[in-house]
Amino acid sequence: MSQPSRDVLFDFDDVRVGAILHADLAIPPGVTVIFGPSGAGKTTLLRLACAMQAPSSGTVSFRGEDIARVDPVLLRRRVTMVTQQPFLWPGTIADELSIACVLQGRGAPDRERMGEVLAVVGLDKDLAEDASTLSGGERQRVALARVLLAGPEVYLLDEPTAALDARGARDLVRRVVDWIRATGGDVVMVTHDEGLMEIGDARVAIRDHEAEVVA
Ligand SMILES: Nc1ncnc2c1ncn2[C@@H]1O[C@H](COP(=O)(O)OP(=O)(O)OP(=O)(O)O)[C@@H](O)[C@H]1O
Repeated sequence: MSQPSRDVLFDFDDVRVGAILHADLAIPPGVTVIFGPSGAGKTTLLRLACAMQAPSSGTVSFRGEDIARVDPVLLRRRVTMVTQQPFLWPGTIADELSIACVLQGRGAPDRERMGEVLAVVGLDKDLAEDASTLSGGERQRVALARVLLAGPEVYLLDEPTAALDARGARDLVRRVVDWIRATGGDVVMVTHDEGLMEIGDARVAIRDHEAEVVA
């Protein structure tokens, strides 16, 4: 195997998922945006990157290490995916924000820090409010706030704004990505929104079952 490169975050080495996806590419550190038509395999690419799905063939490496050899629990503390329909535990918004930090092996965040991330995701709600009564868009904002507090090395964001209206969504994604950049994290984000392409340092297109880095 070649030496790990500091310029590569994820290396997809001749990775195939059945006949639906072929990826032979390197994702650099920073912010990468993945786009392509519905059903192209964008979510699958994210799932491969955090070992939620194994490829049919080929190797996925994270910072030079074959992820099939890494303990999946430890990997997902470092590389965390926010899905389109995030799971929230029963409890208040404060509970929701605390639990991810506790699972990450940290203490619960203080209320000031919770308030800060709620402002980043634009959720104007009381921390004592029951999270189970929130709308789809509000749940997505809580899930984003939760991962910002947990602070993994890499954030895999799958259509983070699927449940939000387009205009507010772009501002939200920009604020979230700015926060992650400022804290030294990397992002790989799937989006349908062409208006968000420019926030990426790199772009990956999936066309005809082939994923490739594009200008
Ligand atoms: N191992 C596999 N074998 C065969 N088909 C698979 C496998 N894994 C995923 N698929 C299929 O590949 C397709 C791509 O799914 P995926 O969710 O990655 O697409 P997407 O680009 O994220 O779509 P959308 O934009 O609609 O969310 C789906 O039809 C999925 O069921």
